[in-house]
Amino acid sequence: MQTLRQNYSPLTQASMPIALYSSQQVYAMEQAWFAYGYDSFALMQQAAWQMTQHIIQLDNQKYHARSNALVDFSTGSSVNHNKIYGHHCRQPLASIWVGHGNNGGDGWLIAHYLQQAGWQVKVMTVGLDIDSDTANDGSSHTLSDAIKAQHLAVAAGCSYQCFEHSGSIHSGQYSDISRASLPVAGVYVDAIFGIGLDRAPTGIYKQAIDTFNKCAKANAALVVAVDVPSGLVASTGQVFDCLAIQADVTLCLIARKFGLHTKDGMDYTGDVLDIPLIPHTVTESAATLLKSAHGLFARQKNSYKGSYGHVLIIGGNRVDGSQGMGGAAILSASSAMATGAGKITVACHQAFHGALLTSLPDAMTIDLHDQDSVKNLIKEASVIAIGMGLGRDDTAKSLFVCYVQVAMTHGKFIVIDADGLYHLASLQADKHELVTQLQEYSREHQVCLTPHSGEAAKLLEQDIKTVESDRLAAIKQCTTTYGGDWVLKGAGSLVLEQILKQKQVYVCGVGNAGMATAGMGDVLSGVIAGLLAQQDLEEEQRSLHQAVLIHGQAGDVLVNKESVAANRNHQLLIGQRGLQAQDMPAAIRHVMQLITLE
Ligand SMILES: NC(=O)C1=CN([C@@H]2O[C@H](COP(=O)(O)OP(=O)(O)OC[C@H]3O[C@@H](n4cnc5c(N)ncnc54)[C@H](O)[C@@H]3O)[C@@H](O)[C@H]2O)[C@@H](O)CC1
Ligand SMILES: Nc1ncnc2c1ncn2[C@@H]1O[C@H](COP(=O)(O)OP(=O)(O)O)[C@@H](O)[C@H]1O
Repeated sequence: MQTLRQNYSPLTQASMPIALYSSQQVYAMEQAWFAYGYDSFALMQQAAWQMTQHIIQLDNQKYHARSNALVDFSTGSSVNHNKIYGHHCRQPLASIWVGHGNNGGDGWLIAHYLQQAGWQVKVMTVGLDIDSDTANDGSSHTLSDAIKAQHLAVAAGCSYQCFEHSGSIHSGQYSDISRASLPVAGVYVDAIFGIGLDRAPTGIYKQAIDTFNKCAKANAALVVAVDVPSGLVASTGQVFDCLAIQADVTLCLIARKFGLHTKDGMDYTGDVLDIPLIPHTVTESAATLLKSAHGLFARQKNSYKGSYGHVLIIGGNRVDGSQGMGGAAILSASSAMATGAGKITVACHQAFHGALLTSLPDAMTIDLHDQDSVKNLIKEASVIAIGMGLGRDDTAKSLFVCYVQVAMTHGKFIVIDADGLYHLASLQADKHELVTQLQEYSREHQVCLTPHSGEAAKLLEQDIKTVESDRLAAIKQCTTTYGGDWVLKGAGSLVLEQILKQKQVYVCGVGNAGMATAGMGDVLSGVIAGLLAQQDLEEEQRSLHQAVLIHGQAGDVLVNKESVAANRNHQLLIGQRGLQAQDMPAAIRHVMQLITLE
């Protein structure tokens, strides 16, 4: 049996795909569970109990990590923590912030259970009229689960204060809070909003989230979010006005939410721990999170360059005497080559041929504007990648239409990026026949389109905000409108491939913010084209999601010290700031080697 290389890094270690769900799907799972006759309050108790165990464990880990970090410099040995604090048995402190929904209910029960476990707990209520709630004596059987939880905690003696009415906390302005009035705690628990958040937190809620973050930071506390960090929309990954709880750990209930892994999500969730609670009754997930690329087979011994395809990169133009965009084509070509494509030709402006051959002597060049020669080459190529630095003027537009049409006539794989997407959007607005032809063509042939949110907005005639507010809906709409296979780029890139007959959206769980630099998209289009060209690979191995994963993993190799140490390849380490697209081909080659099965 084939095994992965010994030095296969944690970065590229095969990890199981994780199904991601929308809030509505999670509510549906809950309802299906209750329909079996299970009790909703019992489920909340079960959730809170399990979260309490995690919190106790996480707090212990943090406490011991801190103790071990305290070293007596005279002896070099670790210091006895109890001596420093002058007590033998520490009493952990928790500040638990609860909202008025069921997420708040979870918070109340966690407070109750932590108190039973000997913790000192203070609950901070947000937007909750506690007096009128507790005035209700609890005899009514119509009490909501959240109120039942609150009654239980209050009856058990959990102390609380209202964020609105709490003296210096009343204003919600951290600057107004004296240090003495800060809730002092080693653990801050966020149970203000869960999956029910459906609009921007304003007023008291906004102030509470802001104050929570500041207080937790001032306490150097461990921040645990219940289900979803408050302020983050679980179904979309959107954070309104850049304000959400900044969690160290998110305890994700029932099923993993889509919004934790795309757009703003990753900036707020910290580590995500699953608490499944009930069986997943919704069979089709909203998306699937992928963190590792498929392993590749070693090449057949008796093969030659023709066995691994010919990529034609069409771009790198110079418009109206400008400095031009030759770099885009060069980056794309060198990335395609780094994936192992057999041959590369670049159709770019003649002004860049010298530069291209200097940086990539392996490539062949042709004049972008020499239409007859380019058309002939398209016939020979296995895949064309068009648009990177192509330019947006009318000449570039007519070249785009001409070359895409020739590629379709000859049944080629097509990758469209950057200015190519700009032209496609404008052709759609003109009701140009190419758009419907391409849609038809993509039913039988692979056509990959790779917009970022700005390009997707243009293609969908929406504003960027609308696309960003629901990226899942945007990629689906791109597919419906244009056909083909799509990547919606950005943090947690989304991939939707029709060619694999799986209407599944994939979320790319690798990559990093160091990749937010010019030219990274050109690199991706090269990786996609390079893999597509290699027909010896199986469909999944040269799929669009595979290309996106290899691209993200290459970015991680360049910044991730741990993985680089594991791979003993320190030369590749750069770090997020200063990472350049031109650093990527070497890292792509490295990832290709790591994922190749022996
Ligand atoms: N019912 C149950 O049995 C269980 C519920 N669970 C918890 O319940 C949570 C979901 O509870 P809910 O559906 O009550 O939702 P939330 O607790 O997230 O709160 C929703 C409430 O907040 C309001 N709201 C939304 N956005 C707002 C904003 N910006 N400003 C002010 N108010 C806003 C909504 O209108 C609604 O009244 C889950 O995230 C999970 O923590 C878990 O305990 C699992 C079991
Ligand atoms: N914060 C980030 N996290 C992960 N990947 C990112 C991040 N920012 C950018 N990327 C990736 O880098 C690439 C940038 O592409 P793009 O915006 O088209 O750049 P350009 O147009 O300059 O070539 C995309 O693949 C995107 O997913």
